Amino acid sequence: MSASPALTPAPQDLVTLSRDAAEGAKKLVAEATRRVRARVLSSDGKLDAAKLEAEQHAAHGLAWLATYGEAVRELAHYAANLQEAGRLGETETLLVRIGMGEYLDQMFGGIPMSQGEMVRPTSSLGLSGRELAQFRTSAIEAMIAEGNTPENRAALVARIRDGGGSATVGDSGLDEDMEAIRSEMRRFGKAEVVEKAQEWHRENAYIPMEIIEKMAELGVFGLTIPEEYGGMGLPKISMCVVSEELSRAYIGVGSLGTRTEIAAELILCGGTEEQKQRFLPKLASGEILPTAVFTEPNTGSDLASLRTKAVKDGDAWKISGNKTWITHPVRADIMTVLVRTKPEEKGHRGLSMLIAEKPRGTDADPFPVNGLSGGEIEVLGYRGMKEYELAFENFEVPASNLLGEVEGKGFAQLMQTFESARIQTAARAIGVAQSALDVGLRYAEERVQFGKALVNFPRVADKLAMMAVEINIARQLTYFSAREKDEGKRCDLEAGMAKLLGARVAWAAADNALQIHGGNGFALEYTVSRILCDARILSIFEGAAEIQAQVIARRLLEAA
Ligand SMILES: Cc1cc2nc3c(=O)[nH]c(=O)nc-3n(C[C@H](O)[C@H](O)[C@H](O)COP(=O)(O)OP(=O)(O)OC[C@H]3O[C@@H](n4cnc5c(N)ncnc54)[C@H](O)[C@@H]3O)c2cc1C
Repeated sequence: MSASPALTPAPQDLVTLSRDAAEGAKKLVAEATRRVRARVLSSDGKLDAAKLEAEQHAAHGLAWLATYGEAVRELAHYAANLQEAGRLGETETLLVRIGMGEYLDQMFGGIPMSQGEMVRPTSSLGLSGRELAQFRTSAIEAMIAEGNTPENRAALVARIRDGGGSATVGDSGLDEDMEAIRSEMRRFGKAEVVEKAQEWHRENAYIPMEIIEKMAELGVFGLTIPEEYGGMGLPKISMCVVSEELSRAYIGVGSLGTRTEIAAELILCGGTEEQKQRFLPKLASGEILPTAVFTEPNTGSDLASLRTKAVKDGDAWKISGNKTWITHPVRADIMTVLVRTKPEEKGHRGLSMLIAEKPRGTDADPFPVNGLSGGEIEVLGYRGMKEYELAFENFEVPASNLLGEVEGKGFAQLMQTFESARIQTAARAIGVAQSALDVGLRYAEERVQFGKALVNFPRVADKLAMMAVEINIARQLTYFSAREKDEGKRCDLEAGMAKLLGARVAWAAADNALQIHGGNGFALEYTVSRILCDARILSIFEGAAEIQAQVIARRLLEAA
């Protein structure tokens, strides 16, 4: 047991104080939204695209500020819900106090959008110091003054060390059923994945098929697919827990389900009944593995302008063109391919989604089928499934495999899947961040310098404390969007925020865990070097951070 350091005296009523502080933060976000709106509206009161682009720093800064606003609101909910359930213990209290204190302080002082870009409410968003002071209510002041203190951080780290082995730092806020799923996934990850991941990564090897088969047996691929189509019909929050724990073991394993999630959502939302019956049960059982084929060499973020075409020829579509950055295409059985079927329509209206079937390949013969070839792209991290560039040349897809049997709806169909995919990616980010905390803590306890374990130095312990705090924030935001999704509410904004923040949290956690390892962190044999590489991808795919911020900003500015 580690010694329990003194805490900064607790506020009288954390639940009321955090709720009031979150209310105050909401007002700041509303005012910042008004300020930025004034800079990006045209004379007819509509969003002016050119102005929005010229004002990206302010607009994206607003997206970050609003994400923080949501984060503190969720922390306040977390505290209230746990208190009501009699589960608000010391660890949870510390997570809330430090998290709210730090995030509120950043909202008023400056939020890092990336390492070199800070958004400040004054210079970036146009509030004067005096105006800003009016938003600093006494609740906000108290949370900042008494939240992220050295004493509280030290106390949290002591709690983390005492709770060694518990699945999450503090109560996740979920019910017993979800925690039972977490335990099962954690057991699987520990028994089958953690020890092997470094070897798979360093050898650039595929995740063995036996692992995928075991995941299929556990039901990983059919979690959220409705029972009538062979799935388990569980809520999206179960997908979060599973993705978190599998990614904690290895991001490659946690990402295997992403492709199934995207394909299943595409077919569920946009497919015909016949397509649902034909593909969903096999996706749910893991019998077929899908791959998502959207990006092109000249078309990444600006997907609507893609050029790969499909031409109708009798009873088939013939695909020609180049795709790139396609994950796990060799062992996939179906490809969801976004193509242009209406060449006369240049934007998203000309795009359609095809479900293209293909045989599985091997390293020696990756694409044993006419009209499809490709080459591997060597990558820094996120290995285990392999990325490829693909060339299609009159590759045939039966006409009945046009998603929904409708042309020109491919982009809209894809957008319908964004909410789920972003929630799932946010959960993967939390898992990666958690693995960084796991290895960072272990190393800090084992490594001795100046006669003490590293964890006893405040600058080392602080890093661990902030990892735990931010993981909890990203987790609560992700669970919130999953709940909204389960309730059938629109949650693109919240899902985007969870993904935006989660990716930054994962990168910060990986970087700090590596720093704790000193020189050893730079050695390939140490797990943390891989975690750093794996974490880096999260702010690039599923909507790069800048694109995510743009989407959030647009929604906020349109809605205001
Ligand atoms: C490991 C890996 C796996 C992937 N797996 C798949 C997959 O399975 N299937 C698939 O289809 N794709 C996949 N992708 C592709 C991925 O979705 C794209 O890389 C991503 O969408 C970004 O596109 P891009 O790489 O072309 O970058 P670009 O669009 O060229 O962007 C480059 C940079 O410029 C910024 N930028 C672009 N436009 C703007 C703007 N308007 N304002 C401000 N900043 C902007 C971006 O945010 C980014 O930082 C994968 C990528 C990687 C690296």
